[in-house]
Amino acid sequence: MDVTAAKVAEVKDQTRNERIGAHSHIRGLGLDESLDPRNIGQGMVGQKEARKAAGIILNMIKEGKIAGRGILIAGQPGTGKTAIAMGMAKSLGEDVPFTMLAGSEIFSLEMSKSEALTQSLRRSIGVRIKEEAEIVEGEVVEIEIEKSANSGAKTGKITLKTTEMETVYDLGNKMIEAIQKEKIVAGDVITIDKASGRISKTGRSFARASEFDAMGPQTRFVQCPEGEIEKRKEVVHTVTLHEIDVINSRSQGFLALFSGDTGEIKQEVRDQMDQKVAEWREEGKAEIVPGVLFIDEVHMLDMECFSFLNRALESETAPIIILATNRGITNIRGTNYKGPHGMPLDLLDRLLIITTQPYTEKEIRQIIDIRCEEEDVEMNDEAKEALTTIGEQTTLRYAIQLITTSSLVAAKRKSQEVDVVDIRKVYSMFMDLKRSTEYLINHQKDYLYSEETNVTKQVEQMSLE
Ligand SMILES: Nc1ncnc2c1ncn2[C@@H]1O[C@H](COP(=O)(O)OP(=O)(O)OP(=O)(O)O)[C@@H](O)[C@H]1O
Repeated sequence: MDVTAAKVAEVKDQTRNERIGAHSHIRGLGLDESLDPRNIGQGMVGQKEARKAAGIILNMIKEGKIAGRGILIAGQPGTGKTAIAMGMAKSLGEDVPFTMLAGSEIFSLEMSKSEALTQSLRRSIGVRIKEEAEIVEGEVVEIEIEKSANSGAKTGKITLKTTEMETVYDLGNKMIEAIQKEKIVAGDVITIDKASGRISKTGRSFARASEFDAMGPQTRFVQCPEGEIEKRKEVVHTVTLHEIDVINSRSQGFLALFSGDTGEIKQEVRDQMDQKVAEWREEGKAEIVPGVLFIDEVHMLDMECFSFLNRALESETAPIIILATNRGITNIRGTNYKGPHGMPLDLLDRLLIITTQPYTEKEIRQIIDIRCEEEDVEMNDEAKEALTTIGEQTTLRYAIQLITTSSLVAAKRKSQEVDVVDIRKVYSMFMDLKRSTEYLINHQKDYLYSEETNVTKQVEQMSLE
């Protein structure tokens, strides 16, 4: 995700952006140390078996024990599949890449399906790069700068000290400019990166705290450094393989990472980068951090994509691939074959399958409580009970959608608190899936191209969750 290594680390993956979205209340999987799910924890309610299973997988990921494993979260719509994946993402360390993608996105990108999948896979593998930087660190004792009368060129010397030693360094033109630009004077504690010549001011030495000459209100006081003036310091950056590919691909360049328009990347660039990373690993300069690629609505992928994923799972540097679907036995996209979850059997056989179950009345109520808090909506108990019943009879998503809408209706009648009258109003104002379908069936003749199908049965099934 981030150039050469240092600069790239600052480019945040888009998937980590936080908004008050459908899953903003999920802060983790809500497990205790022994991986047992709390009844309610980190915004997660119920679905204990699935959360526990996700926790075990999470542990394996954290320990770096598994690469190239595939997991399928299967369950009816609105049973928290995406919520569990989000919980996993939140529980992973900051430098473990997590890429989220909907199956349909593969087809809308301006690149081939296999290129889009390859990029997503490489976005999900981190490379932790360790670098030893040579630095000079000390308190400035004296700076002497002289200007040549003939050429105007400046020469100078800087004396630095630590608690143990003192050294004089010659200054070139560039260093003199940098010192003047940073307004460095005697008494400042500074660091110079030897490779780049970059100077940074750490603060002002405590020993000079009684002098008020060069101090502004924000002056930071620091101790005079100890030990050697010249030292080696270790810096660690984590970048993804995809970022390394983009930066090193001549036709793309670093800026492509910001615009998001990375186009197709040549296989030879990837091969070269894999070789480079392998060398770094051998030299102990880098380690691989396998991350997670989450593909929601996986039934939207077609046979080519499935076979590509099948092969990708075999690669040594593959990330953990988590797939989610709400489909039963249905056509595999682009073929006349049917498969469980709309997926081919050989891929399914490689996956660990986690199933999610429909929620109980109590769990729906708890999720509604959490969402009210998240959306900053005051709602009385009677209204929450009504919303819970609606959630049971229609869908959890529909009930959640009525929270903010009902608070707007309450605000209109100048009430701070949502009451059951507001719930009743929004319930009649906005149709749920079942009522909307019933209406369509009753008014079929009035619509264009209408055909009766088995849609009523499907809607019935969804509302039963
Ligand atoms: N166990 C849970 N605890 C807290 N919130 C939940 C839980 N399960 C679901 N939710 C919330 O309910 C809503 C619907 O859940 P989610 O989108 O995860 O379902 P899904 O199984 O991915 O559905 P679909 O198959 O339609 O994609 C989301 O706002 C989600 O955050």
